[in-house]
Amino acid sequence: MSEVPFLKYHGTGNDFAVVEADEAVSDRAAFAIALCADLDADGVLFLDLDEGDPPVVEMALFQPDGSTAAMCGNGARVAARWGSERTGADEIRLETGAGPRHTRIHEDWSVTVEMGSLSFDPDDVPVDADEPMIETELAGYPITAVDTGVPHAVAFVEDVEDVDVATDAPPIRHADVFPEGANATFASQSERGFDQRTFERGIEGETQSCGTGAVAVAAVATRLGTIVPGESTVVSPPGGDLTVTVREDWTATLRGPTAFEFSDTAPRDPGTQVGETR
Ligand SMILES: N[C@@H](CCC[C@H](N)C(=O)O)C(=O)O
Repeated sequence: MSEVPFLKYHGTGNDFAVVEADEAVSDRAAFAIALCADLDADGVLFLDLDEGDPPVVEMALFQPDGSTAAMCGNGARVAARWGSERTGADEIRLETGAGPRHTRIHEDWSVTVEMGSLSFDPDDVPVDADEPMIETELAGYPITAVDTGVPHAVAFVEDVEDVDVATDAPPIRHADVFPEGANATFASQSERGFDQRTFERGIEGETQSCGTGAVAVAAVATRLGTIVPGESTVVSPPGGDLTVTVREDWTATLRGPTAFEFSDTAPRDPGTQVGETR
């Protein structure tokens, strides 16, 4: 049976397998479902490198349920690092489903991603409403909906450690008001910024880290006047610390670490059993 080489990375505990886009994987969704289950990973990044100046990496994220996501903050850092490892460049342009994203790779392999324009507009998130959803009561939480490349429903609470995410997040993630669903992100103020926990669409569970979620936390904190535009804030999901800056024009940057773990191979056609005669 034919095998596909992959590299395993994580960004603050958000786990990704990286596969070269020109690998002949006929059913990427089925491949991602099988490999994520095998590795207990949060997604497979299919990456395509164009060695221009700056180099361009086209990123496609397939999630453990086979769905795709337009953007992924932690995946973007991993993709930028992968491009840098191949080219030596310290700036990589990413092509994502949410648009182009400029990235800068630092000497310690942390990566800064320009996250594009954040929006509370109901058409952008999207939210089935006429007005932006700002601290609207939903499933017992004051929800603010924001698009950070993917939709996030953000609730500020007294202490995120007290939230029963597995129970409380699904009614928010699947609420009718979100026609495309939403990632459910909970946050509370900490000494250095914010603590964050996110239940992710496509994974259908809580992850160690969510980069677009960290940006969503800072965006909502800015909108609610808790922090000032232009000032960097530390957002801490369980997997580590991320630094987010939301500017006055509602563009934002996300900086955080990346880590390479190992390389391996996976069955090209996971539907094919070992020893099966074709
Ligand atoms: N973990 C990601 C977000 C991935 C996309 C999300 N699950 C969705 O379907 O919207 C991140 O780091 O941003």
